[in-house]
Amino acid sequence: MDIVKQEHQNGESLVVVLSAMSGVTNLLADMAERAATGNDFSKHLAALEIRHFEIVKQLLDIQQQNPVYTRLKIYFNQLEDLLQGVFVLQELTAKTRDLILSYGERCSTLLISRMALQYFKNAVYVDASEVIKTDNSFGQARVNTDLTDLLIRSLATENEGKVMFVTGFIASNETGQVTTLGRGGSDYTAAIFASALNASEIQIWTDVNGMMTADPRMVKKAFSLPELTYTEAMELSYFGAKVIYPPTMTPAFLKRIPIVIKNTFDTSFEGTVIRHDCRNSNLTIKGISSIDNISIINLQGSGMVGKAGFSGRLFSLLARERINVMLITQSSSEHSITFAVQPADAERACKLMEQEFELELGAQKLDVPVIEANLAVLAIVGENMRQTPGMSGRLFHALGRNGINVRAIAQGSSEYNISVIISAHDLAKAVNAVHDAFFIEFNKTLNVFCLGTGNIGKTMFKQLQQHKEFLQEHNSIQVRIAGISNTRKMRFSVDGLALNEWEQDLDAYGEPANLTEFVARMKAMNLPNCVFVDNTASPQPIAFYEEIFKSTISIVTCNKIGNSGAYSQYETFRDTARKHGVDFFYETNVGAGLPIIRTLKDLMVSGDRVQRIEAILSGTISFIFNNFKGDASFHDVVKTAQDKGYTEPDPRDDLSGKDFMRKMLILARDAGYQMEAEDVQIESMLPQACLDAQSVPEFYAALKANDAHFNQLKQQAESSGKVLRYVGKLDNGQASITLEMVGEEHPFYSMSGADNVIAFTTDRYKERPMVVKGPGAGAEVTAAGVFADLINVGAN
Ligand SMILES: NC(=O)c1ccc[n+]([C@@H]2O[C@H](COP(=O)([O-])OP(=O)(O)OC[C@H]3O[C@@H](n4cnc5c(N)ncnc54)[C@H](O)[C@@H]3O)[C@@H](O)[C@H]2O)c1
Ligand SMILES: N[C@@H](CCO)C(=O)O
Ligand code: NA
Repeated sequence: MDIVKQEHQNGESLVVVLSAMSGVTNLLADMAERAATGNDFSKHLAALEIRHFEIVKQLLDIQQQNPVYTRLKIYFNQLEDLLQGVFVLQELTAKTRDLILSYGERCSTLLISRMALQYFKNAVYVDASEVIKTDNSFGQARVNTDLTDLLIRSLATENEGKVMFVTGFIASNETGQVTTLGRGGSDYTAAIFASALNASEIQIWTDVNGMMTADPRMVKKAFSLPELTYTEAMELSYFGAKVIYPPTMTPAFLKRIPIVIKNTFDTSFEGTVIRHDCRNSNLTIKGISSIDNISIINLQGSGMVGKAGFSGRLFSLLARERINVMLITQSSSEHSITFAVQPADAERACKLMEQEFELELGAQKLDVPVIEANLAVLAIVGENMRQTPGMSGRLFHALGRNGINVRAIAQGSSEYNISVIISAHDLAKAVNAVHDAFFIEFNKTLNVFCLGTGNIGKTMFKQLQQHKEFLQEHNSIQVRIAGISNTRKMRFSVDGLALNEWEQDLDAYGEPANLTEFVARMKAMNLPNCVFVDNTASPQPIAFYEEIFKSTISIVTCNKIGNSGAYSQYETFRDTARKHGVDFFYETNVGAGLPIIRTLKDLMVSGDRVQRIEAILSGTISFIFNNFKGDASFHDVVKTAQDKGYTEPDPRDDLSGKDFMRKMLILARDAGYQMEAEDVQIESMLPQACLDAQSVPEFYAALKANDAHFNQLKQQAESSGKVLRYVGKLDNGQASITLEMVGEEHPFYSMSGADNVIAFTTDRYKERPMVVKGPGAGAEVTAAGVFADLINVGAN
């Protein structure tokens, strides 16, 4: 009543159209059905009567109640007589059914109009069957517009300035028998009144926040649209969004009366306005609608090429047999026609086609029609798409990046709807991916599965947590951790694991870790914009990379083992990722967060050729040589490097040169050389005893025992004014790592901390090399590099 009061403030005439009380129409239909099949309906009827009487008691002042009771009693007696008649005859005609259903609206409207009298003296009850005139199509009657308009106008003149409470859904035929208006009935009544009276606006009060960009049950980020055009509303609600039933709004569309959809339960919601023109809207598409279960039928053969009237024959046949065709596509070669139908109609449609085209099939000018089931339609809708290039590109990119195969496509030349047919299994993923692609201001969600929660993994989670807001604001990217695993436990969440509590969460609720299962679950979750992050130092995940790419999931990794395995594997990863349109980013494989891989790629793609690389790429050894001074013991400096997080989980990998070798190999391969690990010459800086150590503690003991060896190296360098450097070189396809002593004049002389340096001499950088230098190990810089790779996946 507050809503009505507010709208009536200015004293203008107001029409309030009401539906039956919640569930009542269904109850009435159910009782009619029971009566017709000889079942008892009286208990249901009595309950319904009590329900209405209770409301009178609650809503009306005592002195107002009696006349309403009397009127309601009359309605219920009539209803009982009707149902009794149906019961006796055991026959329910469409006409009787309409009459029975009409009591729902009559009762509710009577109640509300009487209650309104307590607020406004000028409230009147209107039984719409007195003014809306229809034909005899009971159940879905067609309105006689001219007569209806006249009657409504004269009713309005009689009630100038009043608030008319009108029964929705019901009307009557020429002889005054009650008819109903079918689906969307009360909205239709409102549109009929608005059109007859040239109303300034129609408000439809529902229980949701207007029309949304997508089905909110499927897309969490769906949002309410402030406005859309009539055409867009039609298109969007053709599939999905059942907020209103637009065909019934046609009388309002024709008169260009704006329709505002409001929410009774959230009056602060401003509403979705459906109007003729939304030129100022900055949304290119208004929404994504879908049908989750359809079948397609494909008909092909030479018999249809250039045959005028062939499709006419096909579709008239289907129309005649009342098979609704939801979408049609035909290639310009005219060799095939594909169309979508309800799954229940598919078999019948094929049988009919086989009869109709018996001759063509016999002469093998047509192939037997083929049905494909378990498919879905996804459509993007928006009038702003018209003449805006790139819209279909964006749609197909989003689908392609997510490995969603498009079975058929349809776009009308009016360009406000592009529909695609995809597997029903992929629908939720597709709608989310497409929603992210078009409503970018509302953030693209990356669904990330992370392996490894050690030094780097942990730090990456911390950084993601710290920069969450920044990412959303500046990059429009939301990183959602959909899965985490280490060697002990694993955990998944479609809604994303909390970045600040992942550790406790994994401990408390994690399942026992199993890598095969982890990958299988990641695939089965079938999430859009999916990335697998390998932050381990293990060879195990590598075995899954190819399968992951094939599942259209991008990979970001700091684990060097994959790229430094067999060359054939290196090649397979790239080929598979490319073929499936996903990314493989591994910047941190060389020089941690320093832009080395990226720089090399840029040189290569722009046609440059690497002549020579000289580099220090072991952060650990760099740190050791920068700190192995004075009295410091070699053993202690190595320990410090490990404590600072520069070393590999097993420091023997650094000291033996293996880690450095991997980096040289990856660089050489990225520079275009087909090289294997054995091709990299390594001069070890460790005595044999250290290399032979079987465990990390044994290794440290061996280092201690060989103090003299390291001190001698140091003295040798110091005495000639030089420093020790472990230097990698790639020279015309020859790769080596050697221990050198370099003097002040050498560019690698001055280094500090765990710095890396790399000098690229190329055809273009010939006189002086291009140099990248800076911290090349450590959790922060490495995690930051993984983070940046992840965001780059998000940008594609
Ligand atoms: N430290 C650096 O400066 C640096 C720089 C660049 C690259 N990296 C690379 O980062 C990676 C990680 O290094 P870290 O220091 O964080 O190692 P870490 O030992 O601290 O952590 C490794 C994590 O991986 C998990 N793990 C290992 N095998 C697994 C499996 N099969 N399934 C699931 N989880 C598994 C472990 O449980 C652990 O959580 C290494 O590949 C390393 O080469 C490190
Ligand atoms: N352990 C590696 C980390 C960087 O890849 C290093 O010391 O260089
Ligand atoms: Na790097």
